[in-house]
Amino acid sequence: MSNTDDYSRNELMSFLDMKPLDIEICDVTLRDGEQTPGVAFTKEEKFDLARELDAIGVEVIEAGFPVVSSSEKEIVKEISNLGLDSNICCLARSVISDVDAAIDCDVDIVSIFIAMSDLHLKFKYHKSCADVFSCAMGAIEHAKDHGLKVRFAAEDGTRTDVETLKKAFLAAEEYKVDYVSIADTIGILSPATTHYLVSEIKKVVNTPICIHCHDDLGMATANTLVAAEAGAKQLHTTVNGIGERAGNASLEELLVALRVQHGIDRYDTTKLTAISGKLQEYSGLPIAVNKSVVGKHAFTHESGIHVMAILEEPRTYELFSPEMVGGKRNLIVGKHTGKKALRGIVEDLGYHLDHDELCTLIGKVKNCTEVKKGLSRDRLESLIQMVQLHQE
Ligand SMILES: CC(=O)SCCNC(=O)CCNC(=O)[C@H](O)C(C)(C)COP(=O)(O)OP(=O)(O)OC[C@H]1O[C@@H](n2cnc3c(N)ncnc32)[C@H](O)[C@@H]1OP(=O)(O)O
Ligand SMILES: O=C(O)CCC(=O)C(=O)O
Repeated sequence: MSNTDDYSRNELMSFLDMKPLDIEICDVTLRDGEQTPGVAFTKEEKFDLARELDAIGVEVIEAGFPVVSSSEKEIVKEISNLGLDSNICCLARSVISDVDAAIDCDVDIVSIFIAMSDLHLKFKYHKSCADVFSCAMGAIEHAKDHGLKVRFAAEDGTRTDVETLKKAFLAAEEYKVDYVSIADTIGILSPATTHYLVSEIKKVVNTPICIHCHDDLGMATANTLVAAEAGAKQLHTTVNGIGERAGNASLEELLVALRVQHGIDRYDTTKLTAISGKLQEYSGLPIAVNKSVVGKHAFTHESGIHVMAILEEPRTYELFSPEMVGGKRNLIVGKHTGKKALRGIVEDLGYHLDHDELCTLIGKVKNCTEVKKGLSRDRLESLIQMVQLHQE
């Protein structure tokens, strides 16, 4: 979509016998993301994030859970009526009044969820699987009768007996649901078990499958990608990977992974750094400097061997260009700087040093950064000037 040079593709993919992926993104930042402890977005923040997600090209935006509060319901309705290209979805329990709230909100899709794992049946609902399932089917029928698209989501689906899950999805298919969703609610999946589960469901169900991964083991993005490779259609993400506990699969990681691994370039990834910044501001949750794709260090380089190569060809040490994700390269000097790198940086600053001056400068740089972390541009310039004036 963007004209930026995206550098490397994973050529190893050509050795795998894999069909082109048929996927869409459902971003759940405004719903599951907002379930992050302590996070509550204002109406304006939600509108802004919805517009940004729409501009990126996300196909579905989960705008909220209307029964949470009257203002939540109002905001979901307003987002539905913003005129975005993205389809708008909201969450509902397997309760008729929750579905009515979704109907009132003018959403395109309602995600009706129910848990069928033994743990949830016993300790949360105190009901049999047949009982909760019949509530779910009643809610689905009600939504369908009112013309909504329906996602039937199996909460805690990854700790639910696989045969039970298959039967439930098959029965939901009879009600003409538009999607069935496997929710890895507590993040227990690994890539191998994700592949197994999605493949098993795909053997019996023709309805598009959704995958909703949590990051309790740090594998949410990997599992989501593997689910897509096993045939899942709708992939759930959040900006910066926020969400319950350790969060969800991160939008920025998944979009870049889809591009690098599968050549899917229809999403406007140049907007990812900006939306990540807004999300940090609105949620009050700063990301780690080493966060993939959008972290401060994603394109920051200090090591001499890396910087000398990057000065000639950035692809040597960058998987994709900063421009591709709306980021910026930053070459810094510190304990790990080498002479070639330093010469490049010095020349970029508009100075020219001869070999001896450069050797003197590198000594000063190493002295300054042995114990202190990093060296500001101003400090570097004053060191360069000292060297030029032959000052100690
Ligand atoms: C995996 C997920 O992310 S699930 C979504 C989690 N998100 C949230 O919980 C959003 C914030 N929640 C809330 O604001 C509130 O809990 C509300 C508005 C949803 C419900 O509030 P309350 O009416 O006060 O109910 P409360 O939270 O005490 O209990 C939840 C009720 O929903 C029931 N319930 C939970 N999930 C489902 C479901 N999928 N289908 C039907 N009923 C359900 C529970 O069994 C319980 O029923 P009970 O009151 O008969 O015991
Ligand atoms: O599968 C879904 O669509 C949502 C379920 C969910 O939020 C969860 O179980 O964590």
